[in-house]
Amino acid sequence: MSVAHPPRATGDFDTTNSSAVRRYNRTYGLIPPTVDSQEVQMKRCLMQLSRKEKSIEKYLYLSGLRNSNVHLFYRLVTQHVKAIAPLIYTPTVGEACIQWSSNYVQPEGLYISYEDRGHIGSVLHNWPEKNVEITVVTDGSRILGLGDLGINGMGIPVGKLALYTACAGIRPDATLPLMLDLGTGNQHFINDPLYMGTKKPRVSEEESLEFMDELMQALHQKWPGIVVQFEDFKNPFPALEKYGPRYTCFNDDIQGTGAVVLGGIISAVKQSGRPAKDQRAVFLGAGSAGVGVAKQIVAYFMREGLTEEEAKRCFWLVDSKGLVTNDRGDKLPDHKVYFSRDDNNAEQYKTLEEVADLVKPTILMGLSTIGGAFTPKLLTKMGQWNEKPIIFPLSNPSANSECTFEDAIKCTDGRALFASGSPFGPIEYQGQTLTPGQGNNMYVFPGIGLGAILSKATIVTQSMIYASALALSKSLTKSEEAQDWLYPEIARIRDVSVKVAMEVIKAAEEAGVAREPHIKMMGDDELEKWVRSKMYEPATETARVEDEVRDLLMDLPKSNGSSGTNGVNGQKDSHL
Ligand SMILES: NC(=O)c1ccc[n+]([C@@H]2O[C@H](COP(=O)([O-])OP(=O)(O)OC[C@H]3O[C@@H](n4cnc5c(N)ncnc54)[C@H](O)[C@@H]3O)[C@@H](O)[C@H]2O)c1
Ligand SMILES: O=C(O)C[C@H](O)C(=O)O
Ligand SMILES: [Mg+2]
Repeated sequence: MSVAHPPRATGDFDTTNSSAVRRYNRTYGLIPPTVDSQEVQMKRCLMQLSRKEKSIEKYLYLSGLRNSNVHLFYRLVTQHVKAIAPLIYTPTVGEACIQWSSNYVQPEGLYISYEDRGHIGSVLHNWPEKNVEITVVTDGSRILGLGDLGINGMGIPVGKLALYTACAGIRPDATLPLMLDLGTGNQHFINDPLYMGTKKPRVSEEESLEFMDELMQALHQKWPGIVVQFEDFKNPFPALEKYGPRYTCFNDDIQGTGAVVLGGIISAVKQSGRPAKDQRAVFLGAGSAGVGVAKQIVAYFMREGLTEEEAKRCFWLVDSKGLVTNDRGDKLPDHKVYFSRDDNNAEQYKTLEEVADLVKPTILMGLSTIGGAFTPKLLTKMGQWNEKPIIFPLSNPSANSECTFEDAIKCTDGRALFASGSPFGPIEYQGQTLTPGQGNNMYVFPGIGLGAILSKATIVTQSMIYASALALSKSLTKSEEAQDWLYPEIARIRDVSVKVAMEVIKAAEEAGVAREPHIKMMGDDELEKWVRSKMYEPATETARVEDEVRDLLMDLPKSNGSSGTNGVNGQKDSHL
């Protein structure tokens, strides 16, 4: 039997490889003789990581590790997710994106340019993996709160998909980080000789959508049923509206964020002691995330007994021009119209402070990209107006957060129900250690994607997104609830993703969009077992490859008389 491709899944230079695998991969002698366990390897990595001072250095080290030894990387991330997620994802990924072109050393995803239109399918064919199940795609036009970073935004698909693998067990080779190079509005990059994207202004909205049409068709032609996650588009509404009913896709910034914030708000509303009907929410930021979150909470308030109109009236959205009202004088984009107020008596409120003084909100939500916008003065007022003010500064990365955890706690005498988009450390307050929640869509998108893949959903319905939020809100342990946490411990995120995926699968089945027949009759226990059995587990990969090599070696013809040392295609090895 001839073997075309030796298994390389553990990385050719993985020191956990046994002598047999090293011989098979022809790396025998190139790796120091000891066969390490993965535990020893992880210890070495953690030591090397701890020697790096800056987060960006740690990010680059970890990228190198992912490219040289993928299973070790994922075992490390899975076991140390709380410490490592901030290094491979938000907030460090923000800095990594800013420096993407200058730090570039190796391909980590697929780049498709506007110039490639008409041939997108053939660019997809260059992707080396055959069985892609999910892609995260961006055009880099609004990367976190950092603005238009063009192709440097590739760090976002790479980081999100790394979490898909670490937190939801999607096989690394089933993921495709995808960057659409449609020009950039970032003049600094256009002038930078090291910038690796097209140095032209962005194409028009219409041209972009036409390009997306071809992309969506080509993706589904090459990988039918592929799940597409849209990420960090400046104006993501037209694509979601157009492709949402046709393809298995969702927008993480609108829907994933809506779900994750709802998951936390359900607990916060309960803890605040105020029913939904008495909540008043002021949002700073009325973009994709702001409107996505507000709409998701409206759906929840309606389930709590409010009419749609009553629920909608609980929200005051503030953008860069002030309170969003019907008579403000500018033409409101469609997504803002739903929440536009008509009860302002022709008065326009220009600043967040004015709106807050008018409304005396119970909930203050930040999705504005404006770091420090929740001033100590405003936070203090939130503490005066409410026994338990709900304060969610959700903009990323850390410098863009509308306030810090420390400010929120100090200004409200420790009473704030707090969650931020980027992680903050715990603080000591009046002899107590207080731990902040992290309201980041990382709690839901891995489970939404896993659920969509496993159920073979034809589309991602609103009910699947809502189910992810409910699953998240129910995933807190007794001890987490006793400490008034709004989100579960990050270290448990893989278990949380399983719960989210299960509810997404059930919702897909209920909505009639699931094509996977197995899930129909399954009870919860069986479903959980089935979901877990489908998840990639880095700790067992090395053993799997060992077994595979052993089997292949046993199958090889023993024409040369040497036992189990044949090279590829059964050729005789001269020495080993
Ligand atoms: N925590 C999470 O999981 C999560 C998820 C998605 C987005 N975000 C963050 O939310 C932020 C916004 O994302 P988006 O997709 O909604 O962006 P967007 O560009 O669609 O919206 C930004 C909004 O902020 C408003 N704004 C800008 N400057 C302002 C100012 N000075 N005063 C008042 N409003 C101002 C804009 O008018 C717009 O309505 C980003 O920082 C992003 O990182 C966080
Ligand atoms: O990327 C994140 O950390 C969350 C979110 O998708 C964002 O755009 O900020
Ligand atoms: Mg995003």
